Amino acid sequence: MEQEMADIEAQTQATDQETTTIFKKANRPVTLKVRCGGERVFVEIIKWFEDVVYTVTMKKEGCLKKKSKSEEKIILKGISGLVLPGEMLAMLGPSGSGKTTLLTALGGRLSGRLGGTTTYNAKPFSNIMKRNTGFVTQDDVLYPHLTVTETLVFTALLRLPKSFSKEEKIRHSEAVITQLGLTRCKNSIIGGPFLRGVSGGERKRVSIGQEMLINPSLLFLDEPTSGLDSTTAQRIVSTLWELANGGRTVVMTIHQPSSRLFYMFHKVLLLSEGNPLYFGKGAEVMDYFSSIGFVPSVAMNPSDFLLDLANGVTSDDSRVDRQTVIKQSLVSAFKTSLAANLKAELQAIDCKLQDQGLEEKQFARWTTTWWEQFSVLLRRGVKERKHESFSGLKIGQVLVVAFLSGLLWWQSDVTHLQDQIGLLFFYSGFWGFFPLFQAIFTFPQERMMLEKERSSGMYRLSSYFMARTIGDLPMELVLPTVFVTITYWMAGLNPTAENFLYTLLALLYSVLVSQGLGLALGALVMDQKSATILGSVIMLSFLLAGGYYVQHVPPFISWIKYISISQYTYKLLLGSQYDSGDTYRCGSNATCLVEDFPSIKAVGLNEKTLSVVALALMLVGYRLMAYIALMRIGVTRK
Ligand SMILES: Nc1ncnc2c1ncn2[C@@H]1O[C@H](COP(=O)(O)OP(=O)(O)OP(=O)(O)O)[C@@H](O)[C@H]1O
Repeated sequence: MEQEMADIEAQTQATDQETTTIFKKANRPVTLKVRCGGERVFVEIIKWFEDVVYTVTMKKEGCLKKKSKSEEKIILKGISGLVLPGEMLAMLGPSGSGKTTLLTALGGRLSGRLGGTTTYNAKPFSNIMKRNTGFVTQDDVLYPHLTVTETLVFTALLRLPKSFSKEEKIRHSEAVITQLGLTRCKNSIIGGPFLRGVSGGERKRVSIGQEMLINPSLLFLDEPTSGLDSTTAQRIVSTLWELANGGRTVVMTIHQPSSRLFYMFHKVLLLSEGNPLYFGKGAEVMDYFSSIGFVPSVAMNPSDFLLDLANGVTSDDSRVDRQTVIKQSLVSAFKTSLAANLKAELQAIDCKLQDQGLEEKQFARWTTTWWEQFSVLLRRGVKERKHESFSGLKIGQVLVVAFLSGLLWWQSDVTHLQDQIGLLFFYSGFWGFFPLFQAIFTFPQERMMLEKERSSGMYRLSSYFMARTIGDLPMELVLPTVFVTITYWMAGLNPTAENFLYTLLALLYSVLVSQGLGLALGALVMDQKSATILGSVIMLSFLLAGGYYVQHVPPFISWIKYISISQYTYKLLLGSQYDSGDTYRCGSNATCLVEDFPSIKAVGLNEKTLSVVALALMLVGYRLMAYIALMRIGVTRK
């Protein structure tokens, strides 16, 4: 037993040592040479922000005229600060005071009317900075069906630079698992709203782990401890403290840290309704407020005291009507006592940083090649969605419809031409809607993930787009193949291999086009409900204009058929069964030309090449539209 304990201890020590070494080693050391008056120091990221103002325009319903008016709302009202490498800044304030907005602005992820200056090593936010910055959002955006290890390994494969071998990347993720105390649940799935997985705290740690993997010089965290017990919160903040201690800059928002946590922060920024009430050393905050006459009546957690103040509540005055006055006096006190010193400090550091900037040349535009990104994203996508692709329900739905149609059209003969072409048109309808609705959900479902990963410059849009659209393809082509194989022979369509293959290829071609339309609609609208409604309206119009239901369309609307996927597919499917000159029995002793049958005559049996070309244009065009629509996701300030 003693030996066993010793072994376990030795193993733990070895892993701990490995973990520590990995985190001491900077992946992409960012070295800034600062010279000022002959002084030469080496630092990582120095970050400051000056007079940050953020304004939004909000629509307001007018009371009488029921007209909507726009109103400007200032969310951040001139906030300045400075964070040096090795420091951990906590942003405190009541809910709605602007903490998340400021963090997002500092992390270079806020678009819109942002005033003031924010610099990193005296430079504005750049793509290089983006890749060297970790950002942990308040809501964890993770794939629910991947395990903790898979999540971190895939992130490591995508985010760690080429100088790391695959094995090193995997070792690195294992080290993060150990460092964050996730060993116990490393093989559990992340889970989601309807899928039991790891706990909320563990999920948060996985999100932090994803950012820790890149060993960032600058780490932003939005409420990393919310919803966690105090021991876990302490553990996380200690880890962040260690990261900061290793020369990194850590900035986080936090709701109500315990006093144990509070004193770990080097700097504190207290916000109230977008105004700064304090910026400075955490250890000096109580002295500052007592110097301006605000002292807690009983010994209390400093963060409770600060939040009370930010809400305009003091120990001797908690009257609601006094709250605004108290808040205003705190804002004025900040302006007179602290703002000037802070400005002077910012100017002094400006002088120090004027010399040189980041050694940008050592960074490539992307950390991994296009092909690596594509293959990792493809594997990750297949793993995450295998339950969906091989869903029994989906396969069952296709099989049931296939057998049902096979029975309804059982050995239908060419003498029943109406029936046969009915089946062909049904093919184009069912396989127009089915892939359209599968594809419509693709991008709206992935939006958050795409935003998160693209904002941190994890991969190219093209590699993601290819992996995402190719990953689902096999199953999306297998299902129509199975469907056609069943119905074709049951319904007794032209029984030659050539005709069968022609029908199958025409249908698969149309499936790819409908899928493209679904991808484009999803990416353009980015809302599942609206995209589904729009998709069904468009596909229904295509079906109606397909030439089967109505043959005498008024000229002013007959143009729809030129953009109708169904019309081109129907035409190709007719071509797969009938040739010009073919006849059928149209009376007791009469034969008629197939091409004269009303719902065939409307589309004709010729000009098949035109249909192939038109569908090819749509195949490429819709995908291009989807791609262009996605380019706006995850774009941040440069
Ligand atoms: N784009 C926007 N449009 C309208 N209002 C906005 C916008 N962005 C932020 N706000 C408002 O600005 C205020 C500050 O929001 P923010 O999320 O930064 O607060 P917070 O301090 O992080 O709050 P919490 O602790 O609850 O997360 C809120 O009142 C919010 O409704």
